Amino acid sequence: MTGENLEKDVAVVVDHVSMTYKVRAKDDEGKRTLRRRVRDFIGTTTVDVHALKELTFVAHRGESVGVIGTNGSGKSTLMKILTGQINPTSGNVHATSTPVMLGVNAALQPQISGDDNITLGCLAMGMTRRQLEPKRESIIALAGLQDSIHLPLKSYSSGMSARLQFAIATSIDPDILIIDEALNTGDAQFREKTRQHLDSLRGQAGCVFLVSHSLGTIREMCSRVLWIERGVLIMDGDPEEVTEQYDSYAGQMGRGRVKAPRKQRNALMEQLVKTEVVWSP
Ligand SMILES: Nc1ncnc2c1ncn2[C@@H]1O[C@H](COP(=O)(O)OP(=O)(O)OP(=O)(O)O)[C@@H](O)[C@H]1O
Repeated sequence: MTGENLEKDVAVVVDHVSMTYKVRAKDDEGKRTLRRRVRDFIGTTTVDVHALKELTFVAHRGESVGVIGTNGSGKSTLMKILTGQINPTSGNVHATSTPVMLGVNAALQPQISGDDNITLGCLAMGMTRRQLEPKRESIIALAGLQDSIHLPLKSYSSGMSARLQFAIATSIDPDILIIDEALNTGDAQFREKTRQHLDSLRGQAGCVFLVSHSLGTIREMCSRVLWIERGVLIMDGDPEEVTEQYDSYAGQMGRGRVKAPRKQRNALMEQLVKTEVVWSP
């Protein structure tokens, strides 16, 4: 692998990964010929959505990788491929352990207490009671719920539930952790705790991927940023530099400009140093 040391510090290799969704589409244009009507009826008209196109990058242990891009650029698709939820149409992902997705929708039970949710959540993630008990206090502390941990979850605010969910989900110390927008919940104090927690995860030689539309969060928490647009890697590097370019691009797109941002995108893609994955025998 050029320029990389696979043996020592690589956590994830994404090698020419493409994802094409096939979407059934009704064709309302043109004459309603018999052939078209039959095709519509049996639903054989499909449209290819190229969500990711030959994406290649390598993530290392100790990195906190931010993933940004405008709506529909392929971020969630990439995360689902990393966790094995879906298979890429072509290309390969190699990881030193299975990445764990920390979603905002992990199931919590409203009828039972926060404490019982910790038990249930941790057991559901595969922990044994013996592994769970020493972690319970730190989960409660990270969630900041010392005073309300014995109340039923349905009495919690959405921020309190989100904090509990985050604390439970990260208690398994996953080696490779994926956070998709989950950090946008919670107040400033929790965000600071989260940052410290992510720092400690990184310190344990884990690797964190953070998908967010909040450039502030990305700058605060990431050591490296990937900007994906229309399924293609545009920039890969320093959080300040990447988010500054992206901010200018997204701002222009938001104002309805097309030519200038397209030119910017193409120029950045040309500057991107392409990663080449070479496997030695
Ligand atoms: N299950 C699916 N079936 C068909 N098309 C899909 C599916 N999931 C995503 N897509 C399409 O793939 C493209 C990338 O979607 P994806 O959800 O990965 O983008 P994203 O960057 O996470 O977007 P957002 O920022 O809006 O969450 C989009 O064009 C989307 O419509």
